[in-house]
Amino acid sequence: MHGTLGVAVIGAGRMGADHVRRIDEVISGARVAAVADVDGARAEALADPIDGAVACTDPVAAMDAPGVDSVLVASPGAAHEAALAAAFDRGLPVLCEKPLTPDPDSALRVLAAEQRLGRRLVQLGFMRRYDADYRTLKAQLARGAYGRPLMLHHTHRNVSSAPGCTDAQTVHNSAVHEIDVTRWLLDTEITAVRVLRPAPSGGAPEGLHDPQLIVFETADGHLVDTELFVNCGFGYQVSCEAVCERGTARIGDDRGVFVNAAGRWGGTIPPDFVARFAGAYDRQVQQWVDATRRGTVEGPGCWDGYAAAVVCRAGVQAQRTGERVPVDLPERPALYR
Ligand SMILES: NC(=O)c1ccc[n+]([C@@H]2O[C@H](COP(=O)([O-])OP(=O)(O)OC[C@H]3O[C@@H](n4cnc5c(N)ncnc54)[C@H](O)[C@@H]3O)[C@@H](O)[C@H]2O)c1
Ligand SMILES: O[C@H]1[C@H](O)[C@@H](O)[C@H](O)[C@@H](O)[C@H]1O
Repeated sequence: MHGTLGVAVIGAGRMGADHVRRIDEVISGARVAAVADVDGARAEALADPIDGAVACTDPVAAMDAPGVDSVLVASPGAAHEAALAAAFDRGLPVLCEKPLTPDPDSALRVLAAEQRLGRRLVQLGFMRRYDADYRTLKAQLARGAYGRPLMLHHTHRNVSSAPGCTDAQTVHNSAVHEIDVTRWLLDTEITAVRVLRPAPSGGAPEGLHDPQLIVFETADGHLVDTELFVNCGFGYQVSCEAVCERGTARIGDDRGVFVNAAGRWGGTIPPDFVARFAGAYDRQVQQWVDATRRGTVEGPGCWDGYAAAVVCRAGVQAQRTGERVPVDLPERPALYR
């Protein structure tokens, strides 16, 4: 297509609102044509200020609204399968926030449905793949700048977890990013998961094992550890160090403006993912819009969402049992090679 891409945004919560603002103010070649949320007031609050955008409570009505030729799914994970099915029925390209769906069985159904279409329609919102630092690291590893990668050390810290957060949700919502970025950086699959846990932090809600040390093995013999600490209390920090045969490379230590004052020196830590990954979200959405207007689908997709869901399931089992849990992934279908 050559005109401006009309986007139906499904889900008007934190991410949906940020994406509506982004499409409206930052992205070129696209406009918000419809916003849907089961909470109609939220949809209206986002759609009303935008010329030509309609508000709906039904995601399907938003996809059928005038001028819609693509969909951005930002509803909770449990609602993704239905939204994707409706988009597939209409042949609409989709940018779907992670997770693809919350479990491997439903992810497999989405994967099968896309294969029946015979072409990719989904770009999945694993936004770290669009972060400038991660991209530089990926390029360096790919050209063997420091020799063969042997290990990755990830750190993933949030100020606090959402109310009611469970151990399983820490894997599905947070560690899922390390799962994806590990597969992407090392260009391999994760084959086993272990989870080790110290005595919980006093800052963790009752019943939540926080922090955790999650260890992945890969098909190519890498070991990958993640310190996941979702109630660290002091800021949002995501870092990754690759240990290779002849050197190491580390990203994620940007400290913002460096200040000397009042007898101390230091920088700042971002408060949350919206601030830390602002550039990555912008690049992700712009590249989706550009690819969609060219008639192509690029970036992470349904296979990556399915693979992540399978590793998440193993991770939750590893949390429960304390055992090493092998990951059983079928062969990658031809559409995703
Ligand atoms: N990439 C990232 O860094 C990142 C960060 C946060 C959240 N997410 C993902 O984005 C999605 C949304 O997360 P959020 O933090 O914005 O959640 P949120 O709870 O702030 O917003 C979700 C919105 O969806 C609405 N909703 C619920 N069911 C719906 C349905 N069936 N159809 C339409 N709308 C529905 C809710 O009323 C709510 O307004 C989730 O998939 C989440 O995992 C991604
Ligand atoms: O849902 C959010 C989001 O996916 C962030 O990117 C991640 O860092 C957080 O840990 C998670 O809670």
